[in-house]
Amino acid sequence: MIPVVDFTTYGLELKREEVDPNTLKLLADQICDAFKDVGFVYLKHHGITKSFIDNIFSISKDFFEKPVDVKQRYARSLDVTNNHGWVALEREKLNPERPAADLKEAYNFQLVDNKQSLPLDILPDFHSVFSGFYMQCQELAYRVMDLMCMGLDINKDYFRECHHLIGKKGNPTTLRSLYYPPLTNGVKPGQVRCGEHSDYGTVTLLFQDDIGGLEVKPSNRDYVPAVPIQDTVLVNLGDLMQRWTADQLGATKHRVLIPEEELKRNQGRQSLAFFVHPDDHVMIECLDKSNKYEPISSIDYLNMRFSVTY
Ligand SMILES: O=C(O)CCC(=O)C(=O)O
Ligand SMILES: [Fe+2]
Repeated sequence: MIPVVDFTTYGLELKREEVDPNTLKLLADQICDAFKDVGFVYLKHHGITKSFIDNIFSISKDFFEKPVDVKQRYARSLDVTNNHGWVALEREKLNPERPAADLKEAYNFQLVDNKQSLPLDILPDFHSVFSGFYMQCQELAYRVMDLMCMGLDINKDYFRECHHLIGKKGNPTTLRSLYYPPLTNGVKPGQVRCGEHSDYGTVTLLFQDDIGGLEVKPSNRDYVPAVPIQDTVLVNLGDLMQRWTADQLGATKHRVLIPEEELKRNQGRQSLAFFVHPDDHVMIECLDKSNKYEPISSIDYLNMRFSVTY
């Protein structure tokens, strides 16, 4: 259902300047076709180092297993425009129509301005592990966007230019480590691990462990599982990209349900999402000049979405 695409020809092991753009058209079309059809694609041979992925899952788990009063010291502030730090269990409801909040915790990491929320006194490697992984995700995201430009037939550097501040002040791109604790304390009626939603930004890179539970809803079809496939990254589009492409590409709804099997309910689940956003002041106007949606700045759009979630 969700296609698996081999990213070898543009994987991170290859230096960009060594890649002949003429070899990338097939890959660009495969990725854009997946975004038009299901809005999600698995990439294999993406080149993000396995030890980086293992390390960030491991240090995240160390953090999430600390007592609540310890994690509270690194909490995301109540100011909705500040997206750093720990988000407590049942703090978010990604589908506002559900009767209970999501059974998940998260740690949001941006490369800048995050000094106050870093747990360096308890986990000294936290910053180096998160920032190393962030930078690899950033490079992979740029490459996915290069291919999207090719597939959409727009200037090849257009998306890079609109995102050139990733990792710096002026761009809200966030790495989010997610933790779904074992469900030993019971589940409220209608409660899920992560409510139905589509992501807000341009693209998201998603790494999941082997527990499963993620489901995606292609248009006109019911939810289908997005099963964990070892050593792949799932890439999906966000609402802002749908708006930018005047619905030519789609942002697909997804959710994480409570596992039915007792064994899996008693296990925690982890995932990592790299949410890519354009630079704050980029004006999002329909690329096809249709004006189907009113122009809006990237940051105004994001703040509007955050104010509904929190
Ligand atoms: O944990 C997952 O697999 C999905 C999380 C997600 O969709 C999100 O945080 O936006
Ligand atoms: Fe999501």
